Order: sequence, then C-alpha cells, then structure tokens
Amino acid sequence: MTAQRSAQLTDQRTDQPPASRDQLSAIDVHVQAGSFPAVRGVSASFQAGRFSAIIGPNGAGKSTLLRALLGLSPVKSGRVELLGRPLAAWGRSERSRLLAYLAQTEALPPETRVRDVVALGRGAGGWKWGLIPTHPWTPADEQGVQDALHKTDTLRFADRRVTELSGGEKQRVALARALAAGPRFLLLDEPTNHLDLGYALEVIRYLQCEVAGGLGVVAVLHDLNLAARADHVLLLHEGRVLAGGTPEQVLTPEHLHAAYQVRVKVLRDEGRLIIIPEN
Ligand SMILES: Nc1ncnc2c1ncn2[C@@H]1O[C@H](COP(=O)(O)OP(=O)(O)OP(=O)(O)O)[C@@H](O)[C@H]1O
Repeated sequence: MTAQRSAQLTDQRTDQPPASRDQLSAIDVHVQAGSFPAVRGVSASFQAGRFSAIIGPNGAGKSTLLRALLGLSPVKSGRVELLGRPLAAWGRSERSRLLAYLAQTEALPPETRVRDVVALGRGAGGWKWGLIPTHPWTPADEQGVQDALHKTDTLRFADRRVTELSGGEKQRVALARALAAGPRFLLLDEPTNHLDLGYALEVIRYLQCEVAGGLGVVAVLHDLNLAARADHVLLLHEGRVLAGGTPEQVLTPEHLHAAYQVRVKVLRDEGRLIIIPEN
C-alpha cells in the first residue's frame, strides 16, 4: 500500500489521548524485536472504564505493543505513560498492582489446585515455585480470590488440579488469576484463543461488566466480530496505526482491505457490526 493511499484511509493515524489522565498511553513508541522494528511510532491511549481491542494481521506488532505497554518489552524511543506518569517512574509493585497481563500462552503451575493458582494473583506465596508471599494473607485476599473464581465460572472446579483441565478451562483460570488483584488495567493477548464460541462470548461479556465497573481492558483480538463489541479499536499494520477510534470508524471495508488484503462486507444487526469476508 502506498503512503498516499494509506493516508486517504484514515485521518486518524494516531489515536491521541482525550483529556482524562485515567489512561494508559503510548506516545510515539518504537520497539525493536530482535533486529526487527516491530512497533514504529505508535501513539494511542487506552482509557480506564473502556474496552479497547487491538487488531491487525499476523506480525503487525500487536503483542509487541501490548508488552511495551506493560513495561515487558523495552521501548527504543517514545514513552509509555500510566495514569499520567511515565511507566518507568512507577515502582515495580505499584505497576503490577495497576496492570494485569494475560499472555497468549499462560504457564500455569502444574499439579496445583485452581484456587491456589488464582491466589497467586493476589500475591500468595507459592513455595513450590520459589515465590515469596508479598504480604500476610487477609480476608480481603480470600474474598478477592472467591470473587475472581465466581466471575470466571471457575468456582465449580476450584479444587481440581490445573493438569486436569481443558485448554479453555485453563484459560479461564489464567483470567481469574489476572483479575484477582483488582487491577486498573487488564491487558490480554488473544484471550479467546482456546475458548469455544459460548465461552468466548462469555469472556467478552464478563470483561464488559468489569469495564462498566471501571476496569480498563486492552485486548489483542483476531476475531473482528468480537472486536466489533469493543468501545474502541486500534488497527495496526506493519508496526504502525492504520486507524483508531470507534468500531464504526475503524472496521470499514477500506481499512480492513488495506490491513488484511481481504474484501469484506460490514453489515449492521441491531446496532452491532458484523464483518463477513466477501469470498
Ligand atoms: N525476537 C524477534 N526477532 C526478530 N523479529 C521478531 C522477534 N519477535 C517478533 N518479531 C517480529 O516482529 C513482528 C511483530 O511481532 P508481534 O508478535 O508483535 O506481531 P503480532 O501482531 O502480535 O502477530 P500475531 O498476530 O501473529 O501474533 C513480527 O514480524 C515478528 O516476526
């Protein structure tokens, strides 16, 4: 795609932050993955109390951007800000209290009961894995674990071992662990990967409930019809922002063809967008 054509597709090449400071922002962020410039000058803001989806074709830089927002991938230039302060200025424990991460493939400790895995999310010790408790266990911790189990529908197998679970069940346990600490932002890399259609929708609905309660969700999604349920969509292409805004602004046939080289129809059903490949 030529630069001129790309510029015609959107007048919103960067997704600039609104006035609120209750956000996680990337400001002209460049990230190098090995010798490859995986993220090339991305500016975007992700609000607390909003569901943001990051979409784009394979290799567009979605996971690398997510990791940079978490401080897990070093930023070559530009900066990430959390609640108006540079990410690097936050202490490690404050940062991990505010930001939770659900990676593409979560390594859950094997032979461990689900309840104990979720408790790790609140800083419980896991002496078997060399983890030291972050603080003495309190009734609030117990309640946080119970709530996370309940909300993710994992309570009914809370006493089973992780090794006895299906891929989808493990994914929900990983989600429960990420949520147990009550983070401000939850960043998820393809959270619906191993989930059947019913649970994928349930996870999205569950995340929407948490968003209504003030959580900021930033999810890398491949399923454009799930991304259409987000409040805000960021479309990446070759490490850059191709478009950012509401699903209506971003999920257009022009943008999607530019990013995926696929012609799509965008339909509307009861106010929701439905994206259908044309062939
Ligand atoms: N260690 C590395 N060395 C070289 N290139 C890398 C490295 N890690 C990632 N890349 C490249 O950086 C680009 C962005 O990778 P990233 O995983 O962020 O993409 P993505 O959009 O999440 O892709 P996918 O949808 O396939 O998961 C890809 O082209 C990838 O091959």
